[in-house]
Amino acid sequence: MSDFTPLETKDLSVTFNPGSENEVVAFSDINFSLKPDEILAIVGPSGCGKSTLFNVIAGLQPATEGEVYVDGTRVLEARGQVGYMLQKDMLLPWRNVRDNVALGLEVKGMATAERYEIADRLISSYGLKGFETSKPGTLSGGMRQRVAFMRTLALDPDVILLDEPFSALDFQTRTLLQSEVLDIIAKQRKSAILVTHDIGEAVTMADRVMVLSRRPGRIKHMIDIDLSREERDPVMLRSNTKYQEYFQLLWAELDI
Ligand SMILES: Nc1ncnc2c1ncn2[C@@H]1O[C@H](COP(=O)(O)OP(=O)(O)OP(=O)(O)O)[C@@H](O)[C@H]1O
Repeated sequence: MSDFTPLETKDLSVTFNPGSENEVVAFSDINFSLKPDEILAIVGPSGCGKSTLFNVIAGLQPATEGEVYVDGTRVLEARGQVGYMLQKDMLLPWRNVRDNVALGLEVKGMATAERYEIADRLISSYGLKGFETSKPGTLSGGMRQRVAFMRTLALDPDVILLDEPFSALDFQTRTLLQSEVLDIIAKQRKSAILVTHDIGEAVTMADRVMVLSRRPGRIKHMIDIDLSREERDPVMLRSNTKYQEYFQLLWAELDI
């Protein structure tokens, strides 16, 4: 058993406008460890601090208290080990698919030939061969999210953070991409954290679901999702009684 902990939080809290009359405690006392190869979903009622927690875990915003560690290093010093993808794909419209996928590698200073080789390998492995020189504006929403995911993968992070990555997509595209992303994360042996409003998505994708309480968000429950990859088949899953039981359990826990 490896003692590698891809990501860990210690007593994490965020308070906006502390000490003022507008003080808002977004969440407090968040402690958890992500296991190697694990997908952890975070769900909770609206306003419980999910997006803020995501930003802190991604190192985009400091915590008021506590720390996030990526393989034992504080996240703010662990550049490149955490990759993230947001609901909005944030592709640069003037860059083609290849140059969008290779963006992070370019920022890191990698030579053109090398970064194009990595980008083209991802593009052809994950279903966009032939679109290397297309501009994002000519692609469907699902294709754009796939490009955004490849851009995240190109940097080969240990941990991938996903914030509502599929919520703007239609049902079919969302289902397909959930399944693809599950396969890619498993194949590349990454760990991932998925923040979502959609408890069906949490059950479909995650090995474990963290349920946050109403604001200030605290960990109310951690639920292991005991479904095999085969059982997570998007067509079969919804009629699986285990899926339905987890869905109902999470719905009750959310206390909406
Ligand atoms: N920059 C900020 N300044 C002050 N308060 C903020 C700020 N950002 C968020 N908040 C407050 O912190 C709380 C948590 O917000 P956050 O967006 O993290 O919740 P959420 O769970 O992601 O919400 P939703 O599910 O509705 O997207 C909310 O009450 C929000 O109004």
